[in-house]
Amino acid sequence: MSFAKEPPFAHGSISRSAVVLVNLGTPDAPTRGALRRYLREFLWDRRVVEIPRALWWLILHGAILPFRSGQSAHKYASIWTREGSPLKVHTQAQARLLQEALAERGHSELTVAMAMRYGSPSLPDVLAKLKAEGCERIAILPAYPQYSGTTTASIYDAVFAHYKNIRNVPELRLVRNYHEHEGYIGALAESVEAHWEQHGRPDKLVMSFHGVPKRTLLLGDPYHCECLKTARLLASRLKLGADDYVVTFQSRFGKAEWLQPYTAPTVEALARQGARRVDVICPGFTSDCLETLEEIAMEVRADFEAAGGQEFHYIPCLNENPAWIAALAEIAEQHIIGWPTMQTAAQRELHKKAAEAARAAALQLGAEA
Ligand SMILES: C=CC1=C(C)c2cc3[nH]c(cc4nc(cc5[nH]c(cc1n2)c(C)c5CCC(=O)O)C(CCC(=O)O)=C4C)c(C)c3C=C
Ligand SMILES: [Fe+2]
Ligand SMILES: [Fe+2]
Repeated sequence: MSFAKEPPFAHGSISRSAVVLVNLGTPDAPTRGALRRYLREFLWDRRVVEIPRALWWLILHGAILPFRSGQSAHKYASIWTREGSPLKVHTQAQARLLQEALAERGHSELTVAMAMRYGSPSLPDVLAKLKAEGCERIAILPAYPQYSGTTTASIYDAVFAHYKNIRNVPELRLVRNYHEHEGYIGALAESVEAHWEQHGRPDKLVMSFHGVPKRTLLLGDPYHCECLKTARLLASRLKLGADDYVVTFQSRFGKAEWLQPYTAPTVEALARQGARRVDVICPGFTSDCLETLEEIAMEVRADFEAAGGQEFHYIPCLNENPAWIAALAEIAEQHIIGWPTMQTAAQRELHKKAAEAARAAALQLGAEA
């Protein structure tokens, strides 16, 4: 095995720092072919499906991909926007706003990029581009507030796999979780309060998190615990009593038992028990996506109404919410401590002089014209 070709080493070259916001990934188009490619990469990850490889290959290629690709493409088509998949559109906007927020905090010499664990822009492509731009310090910021081996650690795997073939590896920092970060909890609480100010309060607030197989909890994955902690902190910020809210898990995949209680049956039971209105928020998703816009805001809404419920409110994800962008900037800042991301006074003076000279030259040109 040989290592990837390095740019020639040059003394005195400027080294930059970067933050990479990494989300799960999404298909390139709401079509069967694009879904097949996306699901094949996603579901072949041994962090995501822990079944012996040979057996899983047969199930994946024989039963899952041929059927699920078409079904999922149809679901994606129902949420697709002119700009593309909501997950990607929001993650791109968050990265741009995060760059601006960090620059406002003085980190003008910091690059913020966005990458996807599955699909595009791929993590290896983004890391290679940052290297070409001279980034020697990289902080990986997963878009998941709660750590799970199935998601966060899978991003770490992809980062390590990429650098395995690189000779000159940058300094790396990995964000693990921020499920109890004050800024994150505060942004969630603000968005619920804003919704309630406009629409009044529900009989029950449902906090729905993406599920994982129950087995992963029993084998030591802290995800379940971190979801419950987020829910407790959010409930406490909203001053909710134990009867005012319920924590549920959605998006079950396959036949095994996943974390319980499941979202859809819980919401149906609430309607049957006489709840007139439920509000659902998905605090584990930082961007709206298929699992929130289709599964919750369409499917679960229909289940609630079919069971006799009157009013179903879906409270959107944090997306580009300014309080959330400020929280992201704080989280990033806590992980780039000590890195030279700000201009020194001498550099600032140099830039100021260059800008003044450019302005004077433009004025001179204008006067001569
Ligand atoms: C928020 C954290 C997530 C965890 C934990 C997670 C675990 C997990 N997911 C699957 C299977 C699927 N998930 C799918 C979509 C999807 N999952 C997350 C997030 C988490 N998944 C998001 C944000 C999305 C939406 C992506 C988008 O493009 O909008 C899908 C694909 C959609 C479909 O075909 O239904 C699958 C499949 C497993 C097996 C798992 C843990 C073991
Ligand atoms: Fe998922
Ligand atoms: Fe789903």
